[in-house]
Amino acid sequence: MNSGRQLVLHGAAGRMGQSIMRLLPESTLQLSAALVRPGSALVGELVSSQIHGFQGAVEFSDAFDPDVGCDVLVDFSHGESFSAALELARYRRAAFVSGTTGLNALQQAELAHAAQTIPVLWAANFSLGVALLSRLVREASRALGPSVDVEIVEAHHRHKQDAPSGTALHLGRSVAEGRDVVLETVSVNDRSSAPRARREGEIGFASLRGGDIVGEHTVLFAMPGERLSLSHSAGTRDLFARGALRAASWIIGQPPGQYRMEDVLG
Ligand SMILES: NC(=O)C1=CN([C@@H]2O[C@H](COP(=O)(O)OP(=O)(O)OC[C@H]3O[C@@H](n4cnc5c(N)ncnc54)[C@H](OP(=O)(O)O)[C@@H]3O)[C@@H](O)[C@H]2O)C=CC1
Ligand SMILES: O=C(O)C1=N[C@H](C(=O)O)C[C@H](O)C1
Repeated sequence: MNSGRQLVLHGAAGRMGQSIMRLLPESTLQLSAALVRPGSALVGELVSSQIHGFQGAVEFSDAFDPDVGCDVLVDFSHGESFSAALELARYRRAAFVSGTTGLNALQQAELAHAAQTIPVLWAANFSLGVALLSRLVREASRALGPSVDVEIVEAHHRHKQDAPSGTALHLGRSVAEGRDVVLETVSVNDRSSAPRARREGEIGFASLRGGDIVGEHTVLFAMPGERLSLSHSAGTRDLFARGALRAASWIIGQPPGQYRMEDVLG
C-alpha cells in the first residue's frame, strides 16, 4: 500500500532504474518523477508504457518539475551525472540514496558536505549478503594479519563501465581496515602496467567483464600451503533494488548525516 511518500528516481531508464520502478509497489513509496538523460528518446513517454504493471501517469522527464513532491531522491546513474542528482536533493532538502559507482574523491567530498544539510546514504552494494561479507572480510583480515596476500576478483556484465567495481573497492577497504592501513596506499589495480613480483601488504584487484553477469566478488587470502576465499554471487539485480528501496523508506525523516547500509539493516 502506498502512503504517499514521494520518490524521485534519477537514472530511470537504466537497468537499476527499471528494476526499482518494477518493485516499487512492494514498498510504501510512490514514484513522483522518473528522470532520464537530457534529450533521451524516452522523454514524454509514460513509465507504464515501459514497465509492465506500473500504475500511475508519471512520464519520463529530463527536467525536474519544481511542483513535484520529493521526500527522497534515489540515484542509480553514472559518475558524470551523480553530482547533479545530489545537488537536486540538496536543493529540495530531500533525503538522498545513491548506488552509483565510479565516484571520484571530489564527489565523495560533495556527499559528505551535503550530509550537513540532508540525510544521505551511498552504498557500493545494496545486498544483505555483501553487507555481511564486508564484516567477515574485515574479521578475516584482522585475524590473518598483513603478511597474507589478498587479491580481490570481481566479474560483471559486458556493459559495466567502471573498474574495479564499487563493491570490490568497498571490500578492499574492509581488508585495509582489518590491517589498520589506508587502501589507497597499498592497492594495485593493473599489474601489467608495472610488472614485478608482488610486495608484502599489497591488496590486488582484478576485473572481468562479460555477458550478463550480475555481480560476482571473491576476496582471496593466499598463504603458504593454503588459501581462503570469501565470495558473494548476485543472481538478480532485484536484490539491489529491494535494498535501495528499503534504504529509501528508512532514510526519510532521519536527521541530516551520512548513513550506511549497516544503519538500515540494524
Ligand atoms: N550499489 C548497488 O547495489 C548497485 C550499483 N550499481 C551502479 O549503479 C549505476 C547504474 O547501473 P545500471 O543501472 O546497471 O547502469 P545503466 O547504464 O543501465 O543505467 C544508468 C542510467 O543513467 C543514465 N545516465 C547516464 N548519464 C546520465 C546523465 N548525464 N544524466 C542523466 N542520466 C544519465 C543512463 O542514461 P542512458 O540510458 O540514456 O544512457 C542510464 O539510463 C552504476 O554506477 C552501477 O555500477 C548497479 C547495480 C547495483
Ligand atoms: O554495475 C553493476 O551492475 C553493479 N555495480 C555495483 C558495483 O560496482 O559494485 C554493484 C553490483 O556489483 C552491480
